[in-house]
Amino acid sequence: MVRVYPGALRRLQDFVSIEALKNTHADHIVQAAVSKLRLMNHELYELAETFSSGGQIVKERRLEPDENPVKIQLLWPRVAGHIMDNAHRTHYHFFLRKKEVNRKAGAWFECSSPNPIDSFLSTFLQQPSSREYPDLCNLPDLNERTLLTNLQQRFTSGHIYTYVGSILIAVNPFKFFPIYNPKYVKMYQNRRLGELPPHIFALADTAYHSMLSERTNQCIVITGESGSGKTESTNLLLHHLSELSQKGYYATGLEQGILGAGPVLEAFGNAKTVHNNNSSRFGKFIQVNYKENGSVYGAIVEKYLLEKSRIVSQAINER
Ligand SMILES: Nc1ncnc2c1ncn2[C@@H]1O[C@H](COP(=O)(O)OP(=O)(O)OP(=O)(O)O)[C@@H](O)[C@H]1O
Repeated sequence: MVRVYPGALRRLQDFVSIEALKNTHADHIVQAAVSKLRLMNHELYELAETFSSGGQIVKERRLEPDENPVKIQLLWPRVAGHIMDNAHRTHYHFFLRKKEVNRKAGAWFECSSPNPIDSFLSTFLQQPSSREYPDLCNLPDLNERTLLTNLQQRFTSGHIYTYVGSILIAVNPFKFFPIYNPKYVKMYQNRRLGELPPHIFALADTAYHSMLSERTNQCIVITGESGSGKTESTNLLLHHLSELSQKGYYATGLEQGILGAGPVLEAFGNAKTVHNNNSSRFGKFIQVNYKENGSVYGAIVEKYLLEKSRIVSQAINER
């Protein structure tokens, strides 16, 4: 079996497996892969042998049409992958690439280091559903151990979000991931839940479009222990909702007003605790009101259960 990775040609497909013999030519494998990936005209494509380290392709070589990928594959050194961490793991792969006239086949060339945001996007989009389960409902054996192992494996690969049907689990990374920029806002617009890898924007998008199509109120409940990321998640949801509503004809600065209210409330109602440097010491219910055309016309924030007792006494190391 020869695994052919489509990379940027088919973002949501990890690889296709092609049955081949030792003397099968590269162009035959290209033909089979192109047909499995439902791409047009196999003559536009060729195979590239790539060498990657720590998840980045560092060099690659275009194969001549009459080379034998199976023989090449047998020469690749075997790596004891399980004892190395991701950052040091090296791999050889076959990628399907568009032919480039000025690219000489047969020679290795160094790949220029990609923009970190774009390279993160490609790792983000490659979440193979057969290994890591982006939706826990698809786990073949669902119990507490498999569920936690899957969440941990996804987290180690940098995937902090996981679905359980229409519920989203977010594991707080306590570090910034470049997955909230306008590229992601755009990518998640008008997509079915589950069509793309799990993301908080997908929830906001589903709620917004369900509101418009079903003409009923939508509700998102965010829950978790202190420091788990509820406030950040709320802000991300509001951010996406405000981006969506700005497509309305009568968009105003209201969206900015709603987003801007957060820090003011936090200034009064947040405090440092041992669990979280910026812990919300109150609960809140945010209601965003829309016009029929999908633009925002106002919002109401209701606060409840403010922890007033900390005004007169706080635990050690708290404020
Ligand atoms: N998606 C995220 N990406 C990166 N960092 C995050 C993310 N979510 C949360 N964090 C980090 O975790 C910290 C705690 O998150 P947050 O204040 O949202 O928790 P919380 O659940 O609202 O806590 P509390 O219940 O105490 O108010 C944030 O200050 C931020 O540093």
